Amino acid sequence: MLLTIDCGNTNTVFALWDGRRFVTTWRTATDHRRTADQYFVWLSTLMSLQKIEAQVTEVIISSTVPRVVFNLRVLCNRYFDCRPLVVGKPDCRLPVDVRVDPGTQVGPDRLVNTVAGFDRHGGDLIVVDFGTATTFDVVDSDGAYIGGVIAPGVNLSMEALHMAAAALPHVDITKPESVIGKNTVACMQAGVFWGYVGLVQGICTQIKAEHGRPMRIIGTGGLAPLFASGEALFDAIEDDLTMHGLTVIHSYNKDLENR
Ligand SMILES: Nc1ncnc2c1ncn2[C@@H]1O[C@H](COP(=O)(O)OP(=O)(O)OP(=O)(O)O)[C@@H](O)[C@H]1O
Ligand SMILES: CC(C)(CO)[C@@H](O)C(=O)NCCC(=O)O
Ligand SMILES: [K+]
Repeated sequence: MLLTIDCGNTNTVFALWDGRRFVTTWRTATDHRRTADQYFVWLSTLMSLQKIEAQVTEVIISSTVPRVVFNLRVLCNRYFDCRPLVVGKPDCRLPVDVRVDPGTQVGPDRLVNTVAGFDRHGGDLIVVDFGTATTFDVVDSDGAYIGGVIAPGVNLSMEALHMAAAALPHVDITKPESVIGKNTVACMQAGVFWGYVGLVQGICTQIKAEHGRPMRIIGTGGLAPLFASGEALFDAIEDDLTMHGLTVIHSYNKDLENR
């Protein structure tokens, strides 16, 4: 079975792919100090609790945190007896072009989202991912990644207000009833929620104008559904976009290997 690992700056998601569907998904906080042994104890405990008996034989990793890759590689070598594919490394080929400034290191999660978006929806897309950062990945007609936008993440913006202003509490994001807040918490939620609605609308409008062709907008990441509620921001929302992209890249590399 294939183990897909999506390591973001805040959370790392592990999923098991049986070739047709994801059998299960597990999430943990990203911590570069976690060792291969710790990952394995955690993974095997969850597998036995869920009575999953499958053997992991292959692994593909996307990591926006370079330091965690070392321990994940050790996990694969020691416990799964395999060499993982790591998105962004030269031996992991992509089914799409990457057309950016020479020498630019594109975040692997953005490459994976591009591949997944193109696989499911074809070209001319904007993929909006609400993770630690809010990213916009622009997918050309032929599926190429041609750049995008990196904005602060929603939770990061909320936290920045709290950290920098003595009188502003820690607040969780929700959709406020109105834009005019009648208390501090409501004011902060309105600022961040309606601020991001405007940010997404504004940036997508400008990208479309610059791209010069009709485009579809795909939302992903934990907060995409919140932003979609009531607002017509996205043409589609996909909670498993990054994981899907990992399976597409994995099978593309398998096919190349077997040629
Ligand atoms: N089902 C959900 N409902 C509400 N909020 C959610 C849900 N799932 C995730 N979130 C919140 O959305 C945020 C974004 O989740 P997501 O997994 O896309 O990114 P992340 O893990 O924060 O970032 P990264 O991928 O960069 O590590 C999370 O911080 C989490 O608090
Ligand atoms: C922007 C993030 C943090 C989003 O996860 C990640 O994709 C990243 O670290 N990117 C590197 C720079 C770039 O993508 O252009
Ligand atoms: K993510």
